[in-house]
Amino acid sequence: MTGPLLELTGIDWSREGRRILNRVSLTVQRGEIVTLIGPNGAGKSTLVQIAVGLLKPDAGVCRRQPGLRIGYVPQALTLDPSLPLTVGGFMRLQARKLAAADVGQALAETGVGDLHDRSVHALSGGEWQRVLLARALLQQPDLLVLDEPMQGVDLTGQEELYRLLAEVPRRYRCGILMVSHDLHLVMASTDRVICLNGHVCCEGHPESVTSHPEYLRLFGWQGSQGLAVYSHHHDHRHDVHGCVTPSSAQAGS
Ligand SMILES: Nc1ncnc2c1ncn2[C@@H]1O[C@H](COP(=O)(O)OP(=O)(O)OP(=O)(O)O)[C@@H](O)[C@H]1O
Repeated sequence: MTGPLLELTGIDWSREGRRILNRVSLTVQRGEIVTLIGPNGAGKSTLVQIAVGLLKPDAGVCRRQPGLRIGYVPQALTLDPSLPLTVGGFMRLQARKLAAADVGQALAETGVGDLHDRSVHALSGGEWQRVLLARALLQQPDLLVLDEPMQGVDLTGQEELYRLLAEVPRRYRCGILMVSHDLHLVMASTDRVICLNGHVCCEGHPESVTSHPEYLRLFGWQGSQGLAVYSHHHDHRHDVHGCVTPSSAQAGS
């Protein structure tokens, strides 16, 4: 089927009198990786929850291709600690008839093939993220939606996982919408970057965006290799409703 897998147009979302998302639009095509970056509280998780259908926008349109299969890894997923469950059992919760080989392969692909019989409650944060990614891949998704998939993953592991993710759209013939704070690694493995801060501040191909004067003004790079902690410098601020105001007018970006 042609056309984007996902198309969000003019999405607004407010809570408690505060505009969290302001006319946000984006598309994800099959075969591409789109990454959302932005400061804490920018609305990234809210937007992906709208994208997967967990939240309804106040205004705007969210179009998903008919029959779209979504593999979603939320920012946080906690299980009842009293529930005895192995990793293999957790992988099969969504479909009990999964072949053992497929479960094993998905776990191996994300680097945790040896954890099949381990209790899910005994996993480290990074191991848990890898299991969640394996579980999402097992669904053979058309669209993989990942909300900060590298939480708790060590630096070498992050590079490995980004390398894996870069291959996923071709291998699974899917698209990826991802939230990330790891700017350097994101830039190396994504097709399109969208900088969100309530509204879309800027977007584009990493190569064109990173050499763009506007982008360089928005982001301060710290360090030239490996992971960067990025700082977000805005040329504007937001009022309590999320509307853009000139930077000298009001605090509260
Ligand atoms: N149900 C809600 N009621 C009120 N405010 C909410 C609700 N959900 C989210 N928010 C607010 O919306 C803003 C955006 O939250 P969101 O989790 O989408 O940000 P984010 O960009 O993913 O942040 P982070 O990088 O810290 O994960 C935050 O200020 C949050 O407090």
